[in-house]
Amino acid sequence: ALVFGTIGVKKVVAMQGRFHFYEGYSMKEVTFPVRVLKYLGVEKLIVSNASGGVNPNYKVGSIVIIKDHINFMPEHPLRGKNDERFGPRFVNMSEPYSVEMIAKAKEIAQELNIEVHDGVYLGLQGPTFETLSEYRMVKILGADCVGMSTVPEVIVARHMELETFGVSIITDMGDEESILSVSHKEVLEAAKKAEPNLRKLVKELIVRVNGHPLKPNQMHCLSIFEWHLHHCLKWYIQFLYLPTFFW
Ligand SMILES: O=P(O)(O)O[C@H]1O[C@H](CO)[C@@H](O)[C@H]1O
Ligand code: HPA
Repeated sequence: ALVFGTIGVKKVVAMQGRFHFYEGYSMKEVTFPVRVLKYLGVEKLIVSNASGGVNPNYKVGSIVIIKDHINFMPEHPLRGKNDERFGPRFVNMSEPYSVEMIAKAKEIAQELNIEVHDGVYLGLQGPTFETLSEYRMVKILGADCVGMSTVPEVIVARHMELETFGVSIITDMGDEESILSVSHKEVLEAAKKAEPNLRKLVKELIVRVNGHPLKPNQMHCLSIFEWHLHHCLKWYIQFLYLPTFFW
């Protein structure tokens, strides 16, 4: 489901969940929503995920701003005939995550006194969590955290020239003491704990990031919407810590 709304004077659409390759979807299906968002007029994409940390400076609950990624997924989302209407055959990946948005997010985190790290995310197929040796491999390869999503969506976002910001919550550490206890339940619990800070950060980022504000005639609708938002806040907020896409 796509949830439409506004934050400040920015129009926002949030995806209520995402598709994963490990669920059996093709890469085209996994990344299809990004194409749809682009065609809806989305200019900026914010993507969030849960991941396992291999950087010893992280701990469970750390918020990591993704500065780069390593694609270790088994299939490339742009494999096959290129549709030039979407983007070029050979995509420049020198700045997959917007340097400008990263700087803004760090500035906001400092102001709000939210501890953030930055790091490289490595995408694997899953659905198994990594073995100790695989976590070690992830570290040797130069990544700071590992997960089973995000990379395909970001590649397709870059294909379509969507400016992207990515953030990861460290839900478990791939070290010898904690690895035995990794479970999806723990991932969800750890993500939930980090959610209030992530919500504040993302909300403020949306407010401050450059983009098209609402037009004056849209402001009236906004005031009605804000009343609604206020009264449905609890319900609405829940969407913010799910993998989300905004414009
Ligand atoms: O990347 P997201 O979907 O946030 O979630 C991460 O957490 C799930 C495993 O617990 C996997 O889906 C993994 O990729
Ligand atoms: O340790 C992990 N590995 C892969 N995916 C994950 N998602 C949350 N934690 C992990």
